Amino acid sequence: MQSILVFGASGQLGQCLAHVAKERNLSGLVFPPEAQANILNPEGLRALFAQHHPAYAINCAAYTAVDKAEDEVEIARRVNRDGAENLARLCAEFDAVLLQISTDFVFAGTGNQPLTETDPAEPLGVYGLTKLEGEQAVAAATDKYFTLRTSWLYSQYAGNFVKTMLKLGAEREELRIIWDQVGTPCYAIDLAGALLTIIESQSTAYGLYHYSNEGLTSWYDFATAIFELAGLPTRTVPIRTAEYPTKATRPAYSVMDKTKIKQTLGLTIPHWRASLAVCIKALG
Ligand SMILES: NC(=O)C1=CN([C@@H]2O[C@H](COP(=O)(O)OP(=O)(O)OC[C@H]3O[C@@H](n4cnc5c(N)ncnc54)[C@H](OP(=O)(O)O)[C@@H]3O)[C@@H](O)[C@H]2O)C=CC1
Ligand SMILES: Cc1cn([C@H]2C[C@H](O)[C@@H](COP(=O)(O)OP(=O)(O)O[C@H]3O[C@@H](C)C(=O)[C@@H](O)[C@H]3O)O2)c(=O)[nH]c1=O
Repeated sequence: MQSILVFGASGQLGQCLAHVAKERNLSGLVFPPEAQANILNPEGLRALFAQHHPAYAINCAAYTAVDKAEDEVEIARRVNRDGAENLARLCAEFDAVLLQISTDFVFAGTGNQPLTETDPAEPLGVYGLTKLEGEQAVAAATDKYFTLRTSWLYSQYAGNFVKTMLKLGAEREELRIIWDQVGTPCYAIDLAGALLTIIESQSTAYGLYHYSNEGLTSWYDFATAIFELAGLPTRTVPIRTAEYPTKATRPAYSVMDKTKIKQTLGLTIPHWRASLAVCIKALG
């Protein structure tokens, strides 16, 4: 198998890729340490590409602190836009395919119908804006890319909403959780599996795709399901967004339509609740 360079290997999705690659007994994935794989260092990246001549590069590296990004616009933009562009340029130069990851937060979320890849992206905050700029920079720099927008990513690895809920739930009797933000969780293990399936298929149907688990929910219902599945007695209280002020505004409705990825790439996608049960079990 030709090599696959993974960037952002220490993050949530990077670790999930290592997990799924091991499960599937896939060789060829290279997880360079961040010191050698800083996506803001084009010369270091060039050395990596020259050494490995990868067939694919997967960009899991990102600036993901949604609220902090409002105060750190420059660093968020450098990582989410310039870093993605650096990788896309090298992929074009070395004839590698880039798998780029983006987010539902590119949408304003003012509608109430599942969002397709052709719906207008109008980010509400710096994180979403810089991720959208990253999508655009990738599309401008190379033809051979798959950009997968995902949402509400969680897993047994790194930090995420599920792990935050389990921690807070063990400490408190009751949690107040927003119920007027609706979206779809995505188990990062499922996303990692989808990325590797795309690579294994050697598909050339390049472009922009939506990928999350099936179904939809609110953060409140998601948290309630987490406690049910984990067997925790924590009570959840539904609150409105206005009652939980945050620095960044989040989309109220960011459910994404996955028809394109299912039809074009033949992926089957589990329902969010089934995948959540798998994750809770893995967390023990
Ligand atoms: N988490 C979520 O809920 C969602 C995430 N996404 C997208 O999915 C992708 C994966 O997210 P996730 O794994 O959860 O994110 P994480 O924050 O867990 O991981 C991001 C990784 O990128 C690394 N990184 C940051 N800057 C650089 C750099 N300059 N060079 C190399 N690596 C760098 C981080 O390292 P360090 O920690 O050392 O800074 C970290 O290991 C991202 O594109 C994200 O935007 C989309 C929707 C939802
Ligand atoms: C901890 C907590 C959060 N919330 C709300 C705040 C927010 O609207 C929602 C989720 O909170 P978090 O801060 O964990 O998640 P957030 O950082 O907003 O998650 C986003 O991350 C980026 C990277 C993405 O790309 C998005 O798809 C999405 O997953 O839950 C509560 O209502 N009560 C609580 O006790």
